[in-house]
Amino acid sequence: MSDVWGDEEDNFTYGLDGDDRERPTIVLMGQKRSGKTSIRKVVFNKMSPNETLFVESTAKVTKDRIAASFINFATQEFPGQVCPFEDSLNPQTNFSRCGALLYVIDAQDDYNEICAAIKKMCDYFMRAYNINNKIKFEVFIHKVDGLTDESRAEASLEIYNKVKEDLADMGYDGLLHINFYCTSIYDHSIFEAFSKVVQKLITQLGTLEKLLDIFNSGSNVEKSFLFDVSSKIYIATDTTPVEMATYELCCDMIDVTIDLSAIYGQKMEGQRAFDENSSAVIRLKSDHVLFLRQLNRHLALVCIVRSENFEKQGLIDYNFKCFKEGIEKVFLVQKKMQENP
Ligand SMILES: Nc1nc2c(ncn2[C@@H]2O[C@H](COP(=O)(O)OP(=O)(O)OP(=O)(O)O)[C@@H](O)[C@H]2O)c(=O)[nH]1
Repeated sequence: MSDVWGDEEDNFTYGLDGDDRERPTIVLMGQKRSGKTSIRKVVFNKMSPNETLFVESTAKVTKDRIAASFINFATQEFPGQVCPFEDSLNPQTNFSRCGALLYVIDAQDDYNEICAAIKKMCDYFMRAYNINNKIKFEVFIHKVDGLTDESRAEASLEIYNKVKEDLADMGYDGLLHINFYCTSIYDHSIFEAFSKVVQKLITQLGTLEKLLDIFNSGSNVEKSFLFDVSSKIYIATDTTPVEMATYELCCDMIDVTIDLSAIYGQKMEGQRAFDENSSAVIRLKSDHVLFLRQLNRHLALVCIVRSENFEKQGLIDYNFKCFKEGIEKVFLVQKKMQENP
């Protein structure tokens, strides 16, 4: 994680809290060299994509806590050569606390390899479903940077049909709901896809989306994202469709703001240059304004608005204050419900 937050676990006033027993895990599986470790490192450890070329093959099951982040999850990676359902690996425990099972398929592999991966995946999905039918099943059709737009669409369709066929053969078609994403660590698609995976594990998602909708309509904002700043995963957005270009702009804004704060920010004794009171505004050539406001140490609201609608700063400030209070209440209610079920 970036050192603007430090690596230590801290007590933030609200968030996706939970002790070790109840923290959900995102399980990563896939054939050897499909890209599991690279995905973890790029999304959660800020490794640059090129550095993943030197990542060594994972030899054993690796569990990682996502610290210094709003997302209080753990990831568990099973190396390609290990069967996650071996008795010695305690599959019952692992899959009962699994929130999402993410299977990575290397789209650059040859057809036979992909078919073998799908066969294995359907078998694993079926076994995991029999342990815990609440698991969200996700497939990353990965390394699509090496494919043209046309072959990307073709490969996705082929994989989708093959999965359906294999599940039907096992009698599980229609029982398992599987989501497919085309991903690459060389662009923002991996962050977008991971955002969608994480969002499904956030029980308050519907309320967060409504709050963002209300904020947008009150402030004439076109699009807004609620970001976990350290991972650049957006934990919610308003209900209008997400355009990749807008999401990329917002991600870039976070990077620019953090970098500028780290270089030029004024650091008081014991404080960070980038903290829960940080904010930033960037005016774009396209007559739009990007603005960022921190909600707490980990969460930031990033919005895009037309320049003419950014004139009433007082209105935006007031709406942001109400929005922030709303978000706090949502998580405090959840916390109270957990404490007094
Ligand atoms: N072109 C491309 N290469 C990628 C991408 N993601 C990962 N790779 C490369 O794929 C190779 C294998 O990645 P790993 O992350 O080690 O794969 P793994 O699934 O963890 O492999 P095991 O630990 O052996 O199970 C590395 O050389 C990465 O640089 C991607 O999105 N595009």
